[in-house]
Amino acid sequence: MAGKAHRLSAEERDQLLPNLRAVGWNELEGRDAIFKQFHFKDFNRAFGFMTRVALQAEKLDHHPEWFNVYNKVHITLSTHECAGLSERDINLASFIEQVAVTMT
Ligand SMILES: C[C@H](O)[C@H](O)[C@H]1CNC2=NC(N)=NC(=O)C2=N1
Repeated sequence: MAGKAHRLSAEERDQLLPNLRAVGWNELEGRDAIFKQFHFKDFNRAFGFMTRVALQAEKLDHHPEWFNVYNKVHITLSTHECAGLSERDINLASFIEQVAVTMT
């Protein structure tokens, strides 16, 4: 990952977050992070989704905080390096959306 992550400015948030809010991502209260819950047909779909996201996360060196039980996957994205939301979270969320549309 090139460069140091910086926390998104108010202007960057205004520009980048509406698209993600529109597809169900929300900002957490009390922490600078975004969150979304995904539901799949079954565990196979959920774990297939997680596998694809995991491989991309590894490639980006940017890892989600997530929880899975059966067909549910809850994802929190935040950048530990800058203790808040950075462009990396937006990029990973966008990738996650692309994967999810093919699997839900
Ligand atoms: C050493 C390694 O590059 C860092 O710990 C990476 C790994 N994955 C990461 N994931 C997230 N979400 N935030 C980070 O700051 C981060 N940093």
